[in-house]
Amino acid sequence: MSFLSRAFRSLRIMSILPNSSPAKILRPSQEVIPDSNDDCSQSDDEKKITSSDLAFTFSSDANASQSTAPKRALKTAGSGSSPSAKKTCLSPNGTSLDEVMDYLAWFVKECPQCTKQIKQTIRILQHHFGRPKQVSVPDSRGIKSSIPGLTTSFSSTSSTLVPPRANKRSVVLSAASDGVQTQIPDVAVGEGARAMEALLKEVDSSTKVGKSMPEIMKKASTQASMQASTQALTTKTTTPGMTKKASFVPGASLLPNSEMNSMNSGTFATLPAMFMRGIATSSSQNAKIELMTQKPSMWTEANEPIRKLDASGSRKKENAPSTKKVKTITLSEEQNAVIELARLGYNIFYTGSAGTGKSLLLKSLIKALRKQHSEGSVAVTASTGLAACNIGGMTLHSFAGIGLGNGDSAALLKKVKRQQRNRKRWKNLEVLIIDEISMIDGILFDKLDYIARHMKKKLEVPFGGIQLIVCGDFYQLPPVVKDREPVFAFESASWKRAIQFTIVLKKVFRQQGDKDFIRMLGEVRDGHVSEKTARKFKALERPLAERSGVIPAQLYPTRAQVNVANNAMLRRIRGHKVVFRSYDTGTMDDEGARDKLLGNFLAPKQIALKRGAQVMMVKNMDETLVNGSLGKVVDFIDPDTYSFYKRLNDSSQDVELHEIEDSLHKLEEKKAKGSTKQRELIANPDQLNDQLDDSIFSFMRNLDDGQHEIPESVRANMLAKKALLDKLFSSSKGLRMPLVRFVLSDGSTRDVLVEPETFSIEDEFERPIASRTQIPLILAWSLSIHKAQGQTLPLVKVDLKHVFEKGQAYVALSRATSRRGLEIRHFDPFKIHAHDRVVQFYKNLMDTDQAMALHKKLVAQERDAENAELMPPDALTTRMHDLQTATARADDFPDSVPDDVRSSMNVPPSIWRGIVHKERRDVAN
Ligand SMILES: Nc1ncnc2c1ncn2[C@@H]1O[C@H](COP(=O)(O)OP(=O)(O)OP(=O)(O)O)[C@@H](O)[C@H]1O
Repeated sequence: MSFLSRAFRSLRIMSILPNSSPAKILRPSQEVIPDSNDDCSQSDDEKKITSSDLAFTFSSDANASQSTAPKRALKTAGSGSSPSAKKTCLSPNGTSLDEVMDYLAWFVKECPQCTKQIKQTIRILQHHFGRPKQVSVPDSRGIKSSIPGLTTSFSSTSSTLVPPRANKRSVVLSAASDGVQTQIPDVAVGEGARAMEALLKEVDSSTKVGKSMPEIMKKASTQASMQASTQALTTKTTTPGMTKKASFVPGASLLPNSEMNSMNSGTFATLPAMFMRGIATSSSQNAKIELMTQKPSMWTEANEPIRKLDASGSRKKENAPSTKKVKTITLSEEQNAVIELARLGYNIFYTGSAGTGKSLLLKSLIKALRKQHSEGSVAVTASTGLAACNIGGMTLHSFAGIGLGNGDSAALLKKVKRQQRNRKRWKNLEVLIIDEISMIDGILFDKLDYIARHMKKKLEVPFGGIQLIVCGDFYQLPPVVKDREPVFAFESASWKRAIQFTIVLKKVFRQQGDKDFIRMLGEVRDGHVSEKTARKFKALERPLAERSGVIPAQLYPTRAQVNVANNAMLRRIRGHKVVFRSYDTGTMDDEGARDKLLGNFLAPKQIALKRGAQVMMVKNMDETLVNGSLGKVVDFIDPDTYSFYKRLNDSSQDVELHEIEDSLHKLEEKKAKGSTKQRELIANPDQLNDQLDDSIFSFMRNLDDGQHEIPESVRANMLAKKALLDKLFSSSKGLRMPLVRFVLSDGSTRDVLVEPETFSIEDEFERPIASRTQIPLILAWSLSIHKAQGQTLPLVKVDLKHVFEKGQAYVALSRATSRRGLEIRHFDPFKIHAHDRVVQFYKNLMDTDQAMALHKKLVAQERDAENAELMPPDALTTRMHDLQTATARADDFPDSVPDDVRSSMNVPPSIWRGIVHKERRDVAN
């Protein structure tokens, strides 16, 4: 018997029995086309499946109770045949192949973005378990597609594949080799599909190379960090003689090096159950995995995880739309390389096409550098207020204390020196971060260099030795200048002296599912659109269908056009207008200046909404609800009503009448103590709707639709609940927030009560100089291209007719995540241009691999330089000359300069310091 067959004999996949009666679960209808080879007549006790290189036994758990494993009826779409007429293959404990297939179908429907991985998983299973079977699966749009499935029933003595059938799910992994068992009682499906793909490949190949199970599991866990959850988890880790319980924070990731038996609070894995199976079935020698999984309850209409009340009975957390759980993303290798170089102290400019994760990387970089440097020494700035708000920083102008930046360098220096605050700022400054550099004028960049050198009293060193981290994309919006051609920052003299590494991020994340679209956008970026690409863009000149009543956000070149369009749309909707005013504060004394700063926030000072208004989320909330998510206001309700709303719309959650009554009493008691912040936000509570809109409750929709037969007692119960909810709703007047139905990237919807969030601009000491608390929404029938810069928009309409600026068309088009969600008007390839100087500049840039290689060379050179004293005088002079020349432009190098130095263009700060020190000493001598 091969080691693989022994390994698989030791695999056990057990069923976990439902601990509650099966809830009403929303399932896709599906068609299962029986394969003529589907061999149900084979023995259910044990079945050997062989392929050319594999021979193993896969068996079911004979101990599992048959009675508690209900056989679900499968709906055979189109055929009209009754479920019972359907041919099923049963394992001894009642698990049928069809149920497994049903599970897959459900998975495909509920997690369309995982389809590829599911198919791959199936292929792996198929490879191990037998012949193909075609299964027709309707996807989320109801379109049927065929996927190759499993052929055999899962039978024999020691394993059972368990389809999802209860409202609980649980995964237990145990690696027998070290006796560790980890139970993850709740598994969420999220993104992370790419990671899974890689993982599955690895798992597949590791069956051949015989990697140990703990190794695979560790890898799986690490990769699973790509996943983000919407739900808090509790995990039980059992080692022999010890049981450890750990609360897992959603969105946190399993530490790459964590041992399975030392999982800590904060570690987290969200592996879709099917992937777990892939892993389990492919595990190897000496490993025993028990995998138990059942269908989660979260895929209900509301698509919201249900949270229990905390000990104090507070529902704050429960009501919050998973707010603080920002999506956890694992940085790519190239993104990490930039952080590494930045931590080494280099002056860096990193760039990349739209959607390569520059902004996301910058946020991590800021954290890393703040950890490394003393308080107040890392300044986070951006060219525009909007960009500054996105990274929690301030504009470069206000940080530098240069006002509008007019006047010559000497005059600006005087202006800066006049204020003590500015003097202190510059004195403390060690790292200056500048985002959206494309909009900084090159002339201003030189002025800042002059100021920095003088403020730091290091006249010879670029920017006075302050480390520069600069990012942006010069193909996007250029500097705004009057009466002259813009000078890009990279064209300034100080840029050439200061920037040591220019790194290009290559991997595009925003449109990562559509390589051809990325290529097309690349042509727009370069300003050369081929005929073929133009045709493909033209094909997008078609009306985009509404998704769940949400129309694509229209991008306009000017703000005025946007306001007119949005207000006109709002006026068209009938109903009460609810105005939300922001709560503004901050350490900045001058209110006028503070207001001006706050004016840069996407969240407005005042926003008027109505039921039916189209809105956009302007903050990242969690894995599915992100800055850029579009939705529609369905009602204005208070958090207490919302908690019941969620539960009532989740068919698996039963709400007792007395629970609503209890809440009502509690609310009456604390009504008077309502949050000031929230009350202040609502300008005209009197105008709020008095009654809840019945249509927002799915159970109310069924009540009188004539299609559902509802027993009188159930009807009475529903009406009683509705009456109580109305009462609860009206007694909580004044605390109502917009309930928004967001359309997610996979086309499904998610209802969320949007509560106020705080946005702030911090100084270099991370103190909020200005902050705004406001609901994180803006009207979103229309947006300006300017506001859209930096956004990721799943549903967008771009009119290129009035585009006037180079790069503007690129910014607008590259906001879309897919062609499916992009509508174009007036596409004209001849109107798409890029600046020639930008094109030229980008021809000479390095990717991260080249940058790391260069770093190593420079370190070696630095070592040489340190040993310079030992060099003969001639060699020293040549070396010095090389290094100094290396700071000039590459094409200015004399032939004597070695190629590697020439290609580097610049040298690290330590070498700079060495040169300056040497020069001074030479002069002194
Ligand atoms: N390492 C990563 N893994 C997965 N997704 C990522 C990663 N990095 C970025 N993303 C996602 O890609 C999208 C684009 O990222 P981001 O906005 O940071 O790109 P950008 O380069 O700043 O784009 P732009 O130049 O258009 O402003 C976002 O949805 C972000 O969450």
